[in-house]
Amino acid sequence: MNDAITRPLLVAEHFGPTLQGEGSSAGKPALFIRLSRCNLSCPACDTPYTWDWSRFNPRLEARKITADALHRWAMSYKTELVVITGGEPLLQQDALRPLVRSLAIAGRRIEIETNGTIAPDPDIIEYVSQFNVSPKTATFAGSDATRVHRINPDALRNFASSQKAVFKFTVSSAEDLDEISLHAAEFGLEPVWIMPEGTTPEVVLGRMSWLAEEVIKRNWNLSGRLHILLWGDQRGR
Ligand SMILES: Nc1nc2[nH]cc(C(=O)O)c2c(=O)[nH]1
Ligand code: SF4
Ligand SMILES: [Mg+2]
Repeated sequence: MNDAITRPLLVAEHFGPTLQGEGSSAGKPALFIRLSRCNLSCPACDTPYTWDWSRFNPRLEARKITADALHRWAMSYKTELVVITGGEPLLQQDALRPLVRSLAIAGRRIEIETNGTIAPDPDIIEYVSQFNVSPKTATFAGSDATRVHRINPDALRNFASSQKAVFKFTVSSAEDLDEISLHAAEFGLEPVWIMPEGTTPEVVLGRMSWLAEEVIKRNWNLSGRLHILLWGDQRGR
């Protein structure tokens, strides 16, 4: 076994099989590997236990697990789709590279959920099936994050040119939609998916109903949050 695959990743949780709840693969059975740490600090983040050490204890919320152990765990299921999320998983792309490669070679489909601020390297692009890139709007990222923090033009253009990216924006207010149009035009982001912010079925459905008309008008795509509709804000689903 080569060295690289024994290098540990900092993992918040790994779970499944469940269903991919978001974006263009929603409804597919999937395993999830959630990496710890994030480079943003969005007030409405639904996974603060990956980064907010004023509320969570990093010694309890993050464990070092080798790529080899994660590979063996994923291969113990016949589930084709493996979603790597966070936090921001590309903060650990050096340690992630051997895992993505070994799972892809074993026939698994890998999706990476990312906030789009860190450009993926060529090896990651080669072995990943799809990047679900979620750039953060001003409303979502909060006043601490300047545009410089949350929007990285080089990284976004890199994702757009990979031909493997789907751009999934989380929306809580109508103002977000104009900002999203500007980003999409400036960086060539396509396809655009719009997903309601919300961690209860009521909020998700309520926002989806007014978003639907706006999305149709702009020729975008609408995503639900299937796991929230089915199981609420339960961890590990
Ligand atoms: N079922 C399910 N689908 C998801 N899609 C993206 C998720 C995420 O937290 O990034 C997620 C999640 O946490 N659960
Ligand atoms: S980028 Fe994602 S994981 Fe990071 S703080 Fe924002 S919502 Fe949470
Ligand atoms: Mg989630």
